[in-house]
Amino acid sequence: MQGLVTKSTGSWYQVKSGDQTIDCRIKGKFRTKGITTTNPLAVGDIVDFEMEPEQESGVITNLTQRKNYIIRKSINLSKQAQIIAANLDLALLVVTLASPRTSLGFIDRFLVTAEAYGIRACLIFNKLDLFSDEGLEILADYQAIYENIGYPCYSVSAKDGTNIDVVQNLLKDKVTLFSGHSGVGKSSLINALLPDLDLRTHMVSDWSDKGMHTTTFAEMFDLPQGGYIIDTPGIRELGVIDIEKQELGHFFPEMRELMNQCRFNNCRHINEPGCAVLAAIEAGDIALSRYDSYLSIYNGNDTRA
Ligand SMILES: Nc1nc2c(ncn2[C@@H]2O[C@H](COP(=O)(O)OP(=O)(O)OP(=O)(O)O)[C@@H](O)[C@H]2O)c(=O)[nH]1
Ligand SMILES: [Zn+2]
Repeated sequence: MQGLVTKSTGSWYQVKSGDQTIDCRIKGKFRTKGITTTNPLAVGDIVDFEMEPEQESGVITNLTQRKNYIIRKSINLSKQAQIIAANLDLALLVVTLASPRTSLGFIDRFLVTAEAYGIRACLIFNKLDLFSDEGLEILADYQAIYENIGYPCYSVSAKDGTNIDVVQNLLKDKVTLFSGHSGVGKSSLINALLPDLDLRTHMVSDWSDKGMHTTTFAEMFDLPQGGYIIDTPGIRELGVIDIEKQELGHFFPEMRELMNQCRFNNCRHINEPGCAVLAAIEAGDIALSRYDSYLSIYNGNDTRA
């Protein structure tokens, strides 16, 4: 039988198959190519399992290939990574222009990370009810920057329900990861999407708690219209992964499509003659804020704040 891992406690996995949810353990070893992981399976994994004779529980015998996965590096154990979730269809960043303000640098870093993981990303601007006319103009400018390079943007209010139905449609039948700064209204938004669930009641232990090697147990929540949401406090800022400087431009879609027109094939797009990216900035075809983020990440500055 095949099923979807919807919850992991380290040694037991909740597997959903059809209408059934079965507690399973693992038989054998599952390795992930290229990294050493502290956990063999994560939420979102599709697995084969067998029922144990005369038991209500099952045994997982095989992991099917992941289309993508996100990891978190251990702070204490170098080179070891924890797989947080697999097979994501969408990474959704909840942002606000005020109280608190999400910086463009933070948004860009999130988008770069999603690109590097191979996950589609989109932006949800929350707290629409708070916007003044001036705020709405800034919002339109921001959304134009991101819509133009292929990231869908939505504006909503978790408080008064504006456009919640649009988000519901967006998430239908997808596995979606929710991220965002503390205070942007992620929990409020998720609660608006999942009326029966109070997220705050979910206990999640954090990796770095008390400096101990504890585990974050990500969990998927069923959406009433089909699909799943993944939210754990530990992954609210979608783990930063190592990206080679030479590779960075590939994760900016507006740069990626120009790079093969640069004179030098190892162009860094910083001060090289004949650089197609610099020409596009000059022509106003690439947003300056995006290029600033490129330079900032390239130079190793932390734009997470
Ligand atoms: N005006 C307004 N306030 C909102 C909206 N959404 C959330 N808030 C408020 O913003 C604050 C933070 O909301 P939360 O849902 O707790 O934010 P969060 O992103 O889950 O934050 P953490 O739990 O710290 O990660 C609360 O006081 C909410 O009532 C909105 O659409 N409009
Ligand atoms: Zn260039």
